[in-house]
Amino acid sequence: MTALEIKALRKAYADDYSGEEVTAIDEVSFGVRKGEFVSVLGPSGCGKTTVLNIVAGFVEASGGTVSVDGAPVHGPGPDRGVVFQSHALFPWKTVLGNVAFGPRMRGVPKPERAARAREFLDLVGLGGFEHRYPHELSGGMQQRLGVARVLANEPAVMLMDEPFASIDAQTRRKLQEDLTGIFESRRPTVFFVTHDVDEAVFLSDRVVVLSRRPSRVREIVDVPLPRPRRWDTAVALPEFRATVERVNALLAGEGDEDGAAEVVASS
Ligand SMILES: Nc1ncnc2c1ncn2[C@@H]1O[C@H](COP(=O)(O)OP(=O)(O)OP(=O)(O)O)[C@@H](O)[C@H]1O
Repeated sequence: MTALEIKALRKAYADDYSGEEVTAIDEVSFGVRKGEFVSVLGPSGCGKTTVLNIVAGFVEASGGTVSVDGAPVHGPGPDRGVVFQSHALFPWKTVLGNVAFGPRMRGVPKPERAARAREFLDLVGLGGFEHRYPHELSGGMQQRLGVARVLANEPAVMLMDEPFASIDAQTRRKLQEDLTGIFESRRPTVFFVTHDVDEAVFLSDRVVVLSRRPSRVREIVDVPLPRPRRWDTAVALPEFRATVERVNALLAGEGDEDGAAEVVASS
């Protein structure tokens, strides 16, 4: 069953300097099935975040449609939960309060929402930190809290915009592995934007490769890696290398310096 359907999506912005219309994305179409992890990759500035922001309902499309569980999207809604690159947390609320906020807004009774918040905090490895405040957590822990907060709302689609981009490389590997574990146990539907080819392949069931602006879907690459996944075993699989090479080839095929060169090269 398709959870998220993007059809012929188009977005044109007015250029800040010239005022001329610039087409960022043009006729982008793809779907994400229920319980599937799909990443979107493309040259820098091709419109990945624009697609995510339209799906989130933060930005209005110039054309095309987005629907979640068959219902058209016309603005933000609780059916879509967003994990941002910077931690959009409530600094005045405790860790528990941050996670319980969504269920509270949806009218979940207090004992139940505290239990649910604890369940998701345990899931992301923040059990025992319930009464801390966001500023008392490391960047990686804040990002885990962002994930727990979205998961506790049980959205139809979880949207993640480069959530690990500002985290150091070693912590990032651990967070990616933990996110995979969470995905494998809870099977949320995930739409993930990244610059990192290895990250996209490691996490995803499919990778949508966008072309340079005005971007279109260049190819949707299946990731034939078994689950559960761990970094040490995944990177040793020929399928991992082959998929990374395929995605890199698609990106390199763009043939322009300010495009493919900005994508994180795989080792
Ligand atoms: N609010 C805006 N007004 C004008 N132009 C915009 C706006 N937002 C995005 N753009 C332009 O649309 C294009 C796509 O931007 P977007 O941020 O979606 O790309 P991206 O692929 O996510 O970029 P990056 O790889 O740098 O994260 C860029 O050329 C950008 O300058």
